[in-house]
Amino acid sequence: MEEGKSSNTIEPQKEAQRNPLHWPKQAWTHFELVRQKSPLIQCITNFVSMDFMANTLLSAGASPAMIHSVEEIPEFTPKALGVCINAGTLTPDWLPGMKLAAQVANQSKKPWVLDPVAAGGSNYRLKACLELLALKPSVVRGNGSEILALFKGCVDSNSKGVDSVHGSSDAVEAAKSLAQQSGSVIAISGAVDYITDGDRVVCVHNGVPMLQKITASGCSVTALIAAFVAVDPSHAVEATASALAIFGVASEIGMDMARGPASLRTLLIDSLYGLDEATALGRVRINRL
Ligand SMILES: Nc1ncnc2c1ncn2[C@@H]1O[C@H](COP(=O)(O)OP(=O)(O)O)[C@@H](O)[C@H]1O
Ligand SMILES: Cc1ncsc1CCOP(=O)(O)O
Ligand SMILES: [Mg+2]
Repeated sequence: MEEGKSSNTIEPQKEAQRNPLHWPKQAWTHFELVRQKSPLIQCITNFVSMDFMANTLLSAGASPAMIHSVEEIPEFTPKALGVCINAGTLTPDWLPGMKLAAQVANQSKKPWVLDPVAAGGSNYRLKACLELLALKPSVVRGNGSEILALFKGCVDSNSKGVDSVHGSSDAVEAAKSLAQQSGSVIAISGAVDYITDGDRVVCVHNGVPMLQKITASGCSVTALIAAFVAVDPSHAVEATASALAIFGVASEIGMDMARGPASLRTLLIDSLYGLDEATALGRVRINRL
């Protein structure tokens, strides 16, 4: 956080009690920082999400680069301000690059964020996600089923792949334990998003149900989290909540004009690009559990 803006993240509990605009202002400050700094975000992500993810980052003011070859990572990853690693279309030839990028990000003291897509869907995928988790991402963002699979360390016989069969609230206790065990901030997305470092739990109430009908909306918000954490790495809980709230607000504004998932996808990108301070302050809904 830049000098002069730190009051928005110092002693957040006391500040939030004093000032109901604490969380909305903090979310706006994070968003402004992304727009000002335009952080380079390296994304190693699935084929489904590449376009929407890159456009989400661009419309927020960040600079995406979908670069995944293992040969480039030692040279390229240190240039990025944040890294997003997504297991969506995982194959054995991609996993070494993901691990190397995580290690290089750690060595470069840059935050990296893990999206354990469909972690409970197969044993291969679960093992890979747990190996990535062991490399200490700053943040893990998954839906309820993904966070529960990581916590339990076993595949889910009821798994529906990338879609959750659990509500986000079902995974809160698992997320707290997982955060304590792993040292990563854990974010569970859903009707309410929960973000925890194992001690505090922060809730984000923005978003619209139709986001579940747009493929890669979860992947894209994970990349946005990487951008927000990249500009305020020492406040990963707050930056993660800010990213989820701003993405949710953009979806709410888009939903007012959308005719279905396809138009919402476009309108969400436009709304993120055009979001102004007064609208954000009026719409962001974040609180402590
Ligand atoms: N029922 C809902 N109401 C409002 N927002 C939602 C709802 N379900 C998901 N979202 C939002 O959609 C985005 C993607 O979350 P989610 O669908 O849980 O991820 P994934 O696509 O990885 O399963 C998040 O920003 C989340 O807040
Ligand atoms: C459909 C699909 N299949 C493999 S990755 C992917 C995209 C998943 O995106 P999200 O988790 O954001 O819905
Ligand atoms: Mg997902």
